[in-house]
Amino acid sequence: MTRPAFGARLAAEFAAGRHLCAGIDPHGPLLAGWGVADDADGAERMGRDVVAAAAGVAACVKPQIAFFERFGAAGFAALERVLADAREAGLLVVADVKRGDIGSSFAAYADTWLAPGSPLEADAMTVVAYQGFGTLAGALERVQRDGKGLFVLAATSNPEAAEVQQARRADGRTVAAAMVEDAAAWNAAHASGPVGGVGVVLGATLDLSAFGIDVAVRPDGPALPVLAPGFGHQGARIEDAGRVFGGIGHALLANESRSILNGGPAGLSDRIRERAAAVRFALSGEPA
Ligand SMILES: O=C(O)c1cc(=O)[nH]c(=O)n1[C@@H]1O[C@H](COP(=O)(O)O)[C@@H](O)[C@H]1O
Repeated sequence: MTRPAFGARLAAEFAAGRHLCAGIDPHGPLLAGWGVADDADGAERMGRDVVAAAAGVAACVKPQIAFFERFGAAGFAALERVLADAREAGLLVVADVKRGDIGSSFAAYADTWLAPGSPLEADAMTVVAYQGFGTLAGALERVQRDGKGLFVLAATSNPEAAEVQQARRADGRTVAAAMVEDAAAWNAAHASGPVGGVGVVLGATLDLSAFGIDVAVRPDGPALPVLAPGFGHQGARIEDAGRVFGGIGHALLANESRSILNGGPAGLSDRIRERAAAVRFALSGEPA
């Protein structure tokens, strides 16, 4: 491994006061506002503009793969160029791919998104562990061996999530709380630095206590990275990030996508700077 591990790189971002994750979600209507076609070239333009504006300001970018995948091979080629730009800019990339499968197939997804030298290599990926936390083994190996990162869906921001994620397992834990505890336990057993390589996704729109997650309780061991979408367009206010995430908020990546992208390339840098300063202030009380 030539680069510091994902957890160490995240720790450096947090130490520099960077907690914003700028989403790259090339929705058709947003591309119209960009003055480009709803095609792979348009998605690439938006992605590369976001990378340029986010470098040194946001902690990471999060391309949502579905918006590239819909253009087939051309979409993947476009995404490869966006990823290359981000690497060059030194920006962390969370590939929002939400992959999950039986372990043997899941390992191939981990190879795609996390293997060093893969055309689609990112620093971290979003994963789904509803087939059992153990199915993530192939990716957990990449976290340990290659210094990559994972974000396991735990309590997602969409209103339909409650029926599954608030359900109680045979061991009495909610599905969401078990994802958080399993991720924290993995970090406690394997991580060497102050921030673990395995994080969770917790929607910013939620009352996390309804999912059995007590944000006042800091998990033992290395900090648990939390990727929090739901700010901006979905209604959560980034200014409330400290209150919503409490004791687990110190390793927070606050994501906004449409609220940053809406408005096109004009003013993009200002919007990213403004959101980055807002989340920094919300979490630390320190102005940018
Ligand atoms: O894993 C995610 O990123 C994710 C999890 C979740 O619970 N909710 C959620 O909105 N997301 C993603 O976060 C982004 C939110 O976009 P905006 O609502 O436009 O800010 C989208 O790319 C979603 O796919």
